[in-house]
Amino acid sequence: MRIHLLAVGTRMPGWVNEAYKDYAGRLPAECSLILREIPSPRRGRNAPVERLREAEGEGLLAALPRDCWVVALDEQGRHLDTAGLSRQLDQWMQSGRDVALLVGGADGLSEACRRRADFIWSLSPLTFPHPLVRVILAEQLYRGWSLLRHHPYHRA
Ligand SMILES: C[S@@+](CC[C@H](N)C(=O)[O-])C[C@H]1O[C@@H](n2cnc3c(N)ncnc32)[C@H](O)[C@@H]1O
Repeated sequence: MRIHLLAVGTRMPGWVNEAYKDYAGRLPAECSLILREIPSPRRGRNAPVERLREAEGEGLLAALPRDCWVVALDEQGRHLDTAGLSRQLDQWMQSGRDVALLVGGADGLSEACRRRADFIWSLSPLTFPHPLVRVILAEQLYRGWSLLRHHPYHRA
């Protein structure tokens, strides 16, 4: 199974790229994580936030691979603990379909992305900056996979 991480925002700080690469690189082929950065259209002087969010959402939806589970990352979504994430990873792997994770930009995800999602996943009730979200996701997916495969990284 491949997990396609579709994230709004390009040109991240070096520390974000480094941390993301470290965790994503630990995931094995059976659960590989592939990042695709979606550029945000430049905000016009008076462009409303809703229009920007919609345009970013269109970019995310256009990048969706065919026939995959769609998961929108949103603090208002459902929480998973590590055991729950591990079970969810197992289900995705057994389904034989890829997964796409949608991460919004500074102004959040569009309504269209939320509607398209099979699952809305909240990492916490706190709001994280979007560059950090890709790092948290890579670490948490690695942790969930570690628990599933009894790898010593996760200590219960
Ligand atoms: C800075 S946040 C956007 C905040 C914006 N006010 C909103 O209403 O979504 C940028 C993106 O990071 C992701 N994100 C931030 N915190 C999150 C959390 N606690 N759980 C899941 N995703 C989160 C979401 O995809 C969000 O669209």
